[in-house]
Formats: sequence, structure tokens, C-alpha cells
Amino acid sequence: MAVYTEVPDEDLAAFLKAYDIGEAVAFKGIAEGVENSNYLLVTTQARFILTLYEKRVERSDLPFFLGLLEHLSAKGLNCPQPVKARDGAVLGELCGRPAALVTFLDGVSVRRPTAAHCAELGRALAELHEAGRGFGLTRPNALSVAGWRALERSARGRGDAVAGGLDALIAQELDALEPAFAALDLPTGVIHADLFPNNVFFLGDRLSGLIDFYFACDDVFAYDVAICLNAWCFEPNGEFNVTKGGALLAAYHAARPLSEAEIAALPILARGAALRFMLTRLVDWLDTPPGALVKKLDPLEYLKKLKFHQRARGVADYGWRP
Ligand SMILES: Nc1ncnc2c1ncn2[C@@H]1O[C@H](COP(=O)(O)OP(=O)(O)OP(=O)(O)O)[C@@H](O)[C@H]1O
Ligand SMILES: N[C@@H](CCO)C(=O)O
Repeated sequence: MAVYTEVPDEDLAAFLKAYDIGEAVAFKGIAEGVENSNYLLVTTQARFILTLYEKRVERSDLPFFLGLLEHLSAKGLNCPQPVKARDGAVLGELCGRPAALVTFLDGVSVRRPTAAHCAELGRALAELHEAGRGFGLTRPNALSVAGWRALERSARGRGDAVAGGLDALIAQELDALEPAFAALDLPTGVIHADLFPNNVFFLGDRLSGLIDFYFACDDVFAYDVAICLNAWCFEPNGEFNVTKGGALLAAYHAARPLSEAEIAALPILARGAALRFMLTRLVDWLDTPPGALVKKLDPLEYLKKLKFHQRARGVADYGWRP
């Protein structure tokens, strides 16, 4: 359930006075999502998503996120487009929270992606990386390798209660991955950094749009590919599906060719990505009080994925065919 801030009718009406988007005819909270409060707003002109940014989103990052959506839309990428108020501002304030309106995208996310979906995703990810070129703002990735120690510290001594040996495993992974990541020298640019199936819309088998750019940042392009291999290509039983991995990688490569160095780095990047999502899920798992509205995500799903990456012998294990 992601409606942390309730918006009274009169506050909404006052907020909408700043925009030229018609009269509100429907307004309802959206249950999906965990980070922010999202509402569907239907006006006499169109449908919109109203987002109130909650605690975990830094106010100072909002110009990057909203500016990026404008940049990507202008490049023809199908992502939410921020709506300007009459004074040209895309960021307002509602119920004491920073708030923005963006255009509504048609489509549905898929729970069980097929290889065809993975291919669509691979192509769209490459297009996103290309479309991000020339965006003027930058944002470091707080959740890349430099941020993992702090997450480890905050979970330290508590991991073993979630899975036996987890504290030691995390410490060993950090010791292995920090130097391995430091040795990488790969192309960088704007990445989505959270392009999970719930953030990708399809109409039939065709990908129709990408949402939720609130982890977007500047980082290694191939790390974004590695995040997607983790999020899209494992089966519910924990097995990696090489057909899906191969489809994702081939479609990405067709739209933005991966260099030899990027391809060779995929197993270590995928291992790092699995650690990143395991750590954030673990900290949330440990720190979310019982009874909280937020749906907790299972860190052990990512422990299983991490173990696959530890065992991987090379990029062929991910379905890559040169
Ligand atoms: N532009 C949009 N068009 C249509 N639906 C949208 C749009 N933006 C968000 N939604 C809907 O709102 C839901 C929550 O949005 P979003 O994923 O951005 O939230 P969030 O709180 O940042 O969540 P999380 O980070 O957990 O994915 C989506 O699953 C989708 O159903
Ligand atoms: N995609 C993240 C949640 C944050 O949006 C996860 O599955 O852990």
C-alpha cells in the first residue's frame, strides 16, 4: 500500500489551481509501489499520476529525476512526462510534501516475463541508455559499491537471524566485490537502476513504457543490464533461465553494442547487483516495524541469486552467445 499521505479534496483543488489541466473528475490512491504516495487523477482533459515524495526521496534529487523525465520524453522515450504548472514549474508542494504531476502511461506490467518480454526490455534499456546522453544534470549512485558498506554496517550482527551465516557471507562478498568493481573501467551514463518488471508496461507483447525513475543516476551502463538480468531472468524456483538472459542480452546488444569488456564484466556486475538488492531488502526487512503498511520484499530471493552468480563460470551461463 503506497498512500502514506492522504490528500483532502480542498488541498487537491488548491494544488490544481496552479495547472491548466481541466477539472478533476476522479482521484484515487494507488496501492502498488513502496516509496512514495501515488494517486491516479482523471481530469476533464486527461489522466495523470500525482506523486507526493516521501521521506526516502531527497528533495535535492527531484530536479534530476523530473529533468531526466523531460529529457527522455523529448528524445522520444515512452516515460512519464512531468506536467508544467502555469508558471512553468514541474515541482510543487501538497500536504507538506514535494509533489509533481506526470502523464499517465497505458499498459500493464507482467508478473512472469517471457523471453519475448525480456527481449523487449533489453531493447528498451539500450534505448534508454542512448536517450540519456546529453542530459545536463548528474547524480552519483548512492547504492553502488561505495554505498554497500554502510548497508552492511546497519545490518551487521542481525543477518544471521534471517539466514544462518548471512553476516559472514555479506562481509566476504564486500571484500571480494570492492576490489573487483574498482578494477572495472566501463562506459557510464544515465542508468535507471531499478528497472524491475513492475516498472515496465506492456500492451500485448510490445513494451509500451518505463516508469519509476527515482533510483536513476550516473553509473556503468552494463550494471543496469546486470540489474535487469537479476530482476527478469530468474524463475520462481531460483533457476536462471538462459533463454531469457540470452534474449535480453541479444536485444540490448542489437540496439547498443556491448564492448568485450562490458560483456566480460557481466558476471561480476550481476553479483554486485544481487548483493545490492539483498542488502537494501535486508535492511528494510530488519528495520520495518511489524504492522507497517509497506510490503516487505524477501532478501533471501537475492541471496539465492547471489549464489548463482558466485558459481557462474562466465557470461555463457547468462545465455550470451557471441
Ligand atoms: N506514469 C504512470 N502511468 C501509469 N501508471 C503509473 C505511472 N506512474 C506510476 N503508476 C502506477 O503507480 C504504481 C506505483 O508507482 P511507482 O512504481 O513509481 O511507485 P513507487 O512508490 O516509487 O514504488 P517502487 O519504488 O516500489 O516501485 C505503479 O505500479 C503503477 O501502477
Ligand atoms: N526493486 C526493488 C524495490 C525498490 O523499488 C526491489 O525489488 O528490491
